[in-house]
Parts: sequence; structure tokens; C-alpha cells
Amino acid sequence: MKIYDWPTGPYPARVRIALAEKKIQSRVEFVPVNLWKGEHKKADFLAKNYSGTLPVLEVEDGTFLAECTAITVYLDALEGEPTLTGRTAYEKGVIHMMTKQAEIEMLDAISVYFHHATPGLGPDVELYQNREWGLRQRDKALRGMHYFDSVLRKQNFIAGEAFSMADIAVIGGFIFAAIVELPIPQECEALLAWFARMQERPSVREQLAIVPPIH
Ligand SMILES: N[C@@H](CCC(=O)N[C@@H](CS)C(=O)NCC(=O)O)C(=O)O
Repeated sequence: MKIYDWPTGPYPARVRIALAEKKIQSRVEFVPVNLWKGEHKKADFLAKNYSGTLPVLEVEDGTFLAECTAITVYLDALEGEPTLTGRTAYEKGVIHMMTKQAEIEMLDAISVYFHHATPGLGPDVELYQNREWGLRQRDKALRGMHYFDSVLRKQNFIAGEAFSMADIAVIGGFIFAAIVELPIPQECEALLAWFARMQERPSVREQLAIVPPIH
């Protein structure tokens, strides 16, 4: 398998953490696509993923899977423990819901802030920016952090009582927050304590070692 990615990107980090959890990194060849040079918007990459985003998984038969959630579901079905996407119908549903909420309420919101209210990937890539929209999304992400804090006051992991793809999605949010220098509010004590626990996992520690420090 090949994974087209940019090693320090917050979304590719989700797939890298999933691979490390499943201990199947050796089955993958990583192919860097330079975001800062806009390589992800060039025709040959768009033929792999219409959305022009990373990561993209190329499976053995040469077909492509985009979207972190879809890629993680695929990898999880291959082999190995732990199970990241749930075993029972209910677990699968909750993990999917919380992963989607992690994207909508935190990770994607920070991404919009980055692309619209900061220099983002630079003028050659950021062809349209709307600062007001970006700032609104930053505030949405801050509200999202409080939401996940309230979730973690009642349970140990984002989707219940076991580590899952949903935890990885919120970790992606922490990584993106560090890149845009958006501090996690100190009053989000349960969220910060959860993140400290997440860093005890080798998969997470390994990924955090290559991204900006998280405060
Ligand atoms: N919904 C996508 C989002 C992926 C995404 O936004 N990836 C970033 C890399 S960290 C990207 O490609 N950004 C480039 C851009 O939006 O121009 C997913 O879950 O895979």
C-alpha cells in the first residue's frame, strides 16, 4: 500500500497514528506530497483525490481511498489490535458519530481558521480567503474543545470507555491547534487530562515528536 501524505500534517497524523496502533506501518510506503508547494492541487494528484487533500491511500490493486475516516475504517479491517472503529453495531455508530463531531466541531473548524484567517499555505495555494469566516471557525473550535471537555468529564475516551478512531480525530485537532498556536483553554481540565493520557501511547508520542510542541 502507499499513503500520499505530508508527515507533519494534522490529518495525515490521524492515519499515521492508526497505522502505529495496528502495528502495520511496515506494509505502507509513504509518498510525500508537498502542501506548501501546492502539489495537492495539481492534476495528477487531483486524479487520485478530487478534493485535493491529504492523506490518500493507494491500495494494492491501484485504487485510491481518500478521507481519514474511510482510510482508518479500511486499515482497521485488515488485521491487528486494537480495534479502532468498534465491534458492535452500537460501538461502530458512536465512534463514527464522535469522529464526525471531532471533525466538524474542532479539526475542520481549525482548518478553516488556518486557511482563511492566517497566511495558511501561502498566496500561491490560498487563492480565496475570508478572514471573518476563519475567525468564526476559530471560535467554533474553541466551543468544540469545551464540548469534548464535557464529554470527557463523564467518560474516559471520546467515544466511551475504549480508545478509538474518535480519540485519534481529536488528537488531530490538538496537532492543528498547535500549528495555528491556538491554546487549549486551561479550564478544559478533563480534555487536557485525557490528552496527557493519550501521550502515554507510543503511537501518539511518535507522531507528536515530529509536530510543533503542544501547550
Ligand atoms: N476531510 C479530509 C480533510 C483532509 C485535509 O484537509 N488535509 C489537509 C492536510 S493536513 C490538506 O490536504 N490541506 C490542504 C488544503 O486544504 O489545501 C480528511 O479527513 O482526510
